Amino acid sequence: MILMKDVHKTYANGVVALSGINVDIKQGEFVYIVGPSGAGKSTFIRLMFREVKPSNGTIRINDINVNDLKERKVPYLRRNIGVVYQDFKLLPKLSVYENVAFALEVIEESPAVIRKRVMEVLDLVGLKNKARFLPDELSGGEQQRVSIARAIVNHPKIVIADEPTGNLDPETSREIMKIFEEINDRGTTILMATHSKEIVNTFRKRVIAIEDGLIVRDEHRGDYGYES
Ligand SMILES: Nc1ncnc2c1ncn2[C@@H]1O[C@H](COP(=O)(O)OP(=O)(O)OP(=O)(O)O)[C@@H](O)[C@H]1O
Repeated sequence: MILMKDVHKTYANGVVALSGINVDIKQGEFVYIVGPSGAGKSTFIRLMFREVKPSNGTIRINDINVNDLKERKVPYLRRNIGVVYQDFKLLPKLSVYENVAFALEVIEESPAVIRKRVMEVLDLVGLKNKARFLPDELSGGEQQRVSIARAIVNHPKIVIADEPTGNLDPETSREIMKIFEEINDRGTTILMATHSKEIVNTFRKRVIAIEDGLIVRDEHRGDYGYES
């Protein structure tokens, strides 16, 4: 489902972020991406939804060859991938409901489908009763739940999360992890870059460690492997 062969990435300023990545991730896996700051984790996950283009190598997501994808086809790739960020990236003037609905409005779903799907995902993340709230009326954990709801409302096959618990306290982080596990249990592939030793060692999954642009470890039910 996600296949990378000998992928390199050198940014325009000459920084080598990835220098020969080979990976095969199957549908339904839950994978942590760990490693020191600047190791290339964000670059690695951004390659998958073409926020970053590889300098060399092959990337395939399902049947899509990400390298050769024409710019106008990139939105089709992104429909298969939900993205969750550390800082939530919610639209501040839109309600919880509207933030989640927006993802379906841009692909012109019918109002009836939008209403049904939005309420379903808000129920899944436990925020049905706060549908009319604005983002700044919510706690950090609740805001992250909204951004997860937005990421999955289109039923993507893959959810990519870049440090999703980075701004949350340990208890809230565990609650967010349980939501990710529930999404994974429904068959969605999850890729999560994280610096959280506690999360990785508590919720055991496949661990891919990146250092200096290379995969140095790839273990099923692995541990965090760094001090903090
Ligand atoms: N847009 C960019 N232009 C130039 N260099 C970049 C760009 N984005 C990242 N880099 C560099 O590429 C390297 C890898 O960065 P990346 O963000 O992938 O690391 P990371 O492992 O996600 O780090 P962190 O854990 O701190 O988020 C770093 O040296 C970084 O400075």
